[in-house]
Amino acid sequence: MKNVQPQGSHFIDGAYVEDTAGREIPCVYAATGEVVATLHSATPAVIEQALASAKRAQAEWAALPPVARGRVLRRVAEILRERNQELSELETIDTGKPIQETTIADATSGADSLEYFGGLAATLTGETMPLGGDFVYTIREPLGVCVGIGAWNYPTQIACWKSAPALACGNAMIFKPSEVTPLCALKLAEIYIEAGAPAGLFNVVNGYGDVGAALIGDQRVDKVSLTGSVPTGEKVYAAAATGIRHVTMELGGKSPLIVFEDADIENAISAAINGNFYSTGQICSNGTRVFVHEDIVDTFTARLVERTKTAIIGDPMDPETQIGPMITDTQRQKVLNYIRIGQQEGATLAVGGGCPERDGWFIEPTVFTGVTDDMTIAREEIFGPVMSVLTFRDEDEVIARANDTEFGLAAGLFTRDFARAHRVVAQLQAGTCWINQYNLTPVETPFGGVKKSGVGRENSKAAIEHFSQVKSVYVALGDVEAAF
Ligand SMILES: NC(=O)c1ccc[n+]([C@@H]2O[C@H](COP(=O)([O-])OP(=O)(O)OC[C@H]3O[C@@H](n4cnc5c(N)ncnc54)[C@H](O)[C@@H]3O)[C@@H](O)[C@H]2O)c1
Repeated sequence: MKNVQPQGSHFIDGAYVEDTAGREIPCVYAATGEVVATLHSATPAVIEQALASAKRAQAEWAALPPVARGRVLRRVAEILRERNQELSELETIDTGKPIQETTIADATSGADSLEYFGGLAATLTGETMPLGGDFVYTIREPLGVCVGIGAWNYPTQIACWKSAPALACGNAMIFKPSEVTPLCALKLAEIYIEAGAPAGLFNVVNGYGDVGAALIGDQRVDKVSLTGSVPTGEKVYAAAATGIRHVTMELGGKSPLIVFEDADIENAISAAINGNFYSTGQICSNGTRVFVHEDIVDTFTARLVERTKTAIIGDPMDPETQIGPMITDTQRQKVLNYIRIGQQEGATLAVGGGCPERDGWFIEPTVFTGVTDDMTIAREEIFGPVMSVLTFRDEDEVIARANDTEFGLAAGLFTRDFARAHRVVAQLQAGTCWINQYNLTPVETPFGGVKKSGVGRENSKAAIEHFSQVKSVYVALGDVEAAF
């Protein structure tokens, strides 16, 4: 294993910072259980340094012409692409995800975001409202210092998806990665400096949940954007409310994937595989409740099981590997417990369910059939490679059942009947819907949830609304009338 120990646990004001007084953060390679680096959770002194430098850098950055800000972001995108192989290897070490995934979905997705928002930076203008003499113009202004808090499944992508729109709007960002994947965002911070961003504009502060809470609680912070679970979202939202801070919440899901009787079955199976087993099932928008029309469920299940058995599980650094380990042993135990509950509650284990005999936190891709709506595995977010196949008879019934959840992140459907596709999509309670596809989230598209899956949107022009605010300026050309 190559040396991935960073020069310091945090990256603040353009340089690595260390304070060994903070609680240790062991960085474990999930494929072997080996500790590959040891970092330290931020102390109050480190947090103070990050906040002070971000505040300073934000003023400097916001004063630049927008086109100059955009140029820096686009340079970051270029560097991310030039170093994709190296960054992908680090992402694989940080998360355990197979290298065949990280080379196409992490630094490259981050680069798309920086390229997109770098291009948009100079287009963020206000409006003029003529009032028949007087007029109003608006100015789109940055919020100030934004805090980004990340989950562990996409450490590079999440840091880019949050920082690119934030910085394009003229904000600074302090990013706190998940404590189980602390490495990748530090590299991004290095790259921002190399691309010409002012020191302090993008700081990375590593630490546990208490570090995130300390950041949000500071009065210099104007916005928090969290990617994490619903329980954490509730805490972070409440903390942000204390200071009336802006929030974006990208939270969990239990999304439906509906396969109608006229669907292209092989494509629908491909989507179910991508939407349940990519990143070993550790994706928020996964379509974990697969509703299959009862006329085709036997054909669908037989092929699904056949194809799932061919999945290559193994060393994530091997380009042939398709399924890597879970992020931690704790997460693996949580998923295995759900598999046990699924069996106890009467679902049929069609394939998988076990752990391959090797080091690391591996679990086989698992499919349950005969799942009913009330079963725990159909209601709770598992965040692992466990698919539930449910059956349905008619359209209204499946829409009602698909919506019968507290979550609303995403939904997908497969049908050749486009009238039906649009009719059903219009009724699904989800932030993103796919017709004859699943889990593609290009930067041009808004991404986010409804119901408990979140508030706000990432990516696309919609993200600008969540990282900027509008000032209205009323301009009077005549006299001022008053009653007396
Ligand atoms: N909607 C999305 O875009 C999206 C994307 C990826 C993951 N997720 C969700 O993330 C979850 C898995 O990730 P996780 O286990 O890392 O989530 P988590 O909620 O346990 O942690 C997320 C982050 O919040 C921090 N945190 C914890 N308590 C905090 C507090 N009180 N104040 C401030 N920060 C705090 C953690 O340290 C971590 O950095 C799943 O629910 C998944 O669906 C959502």
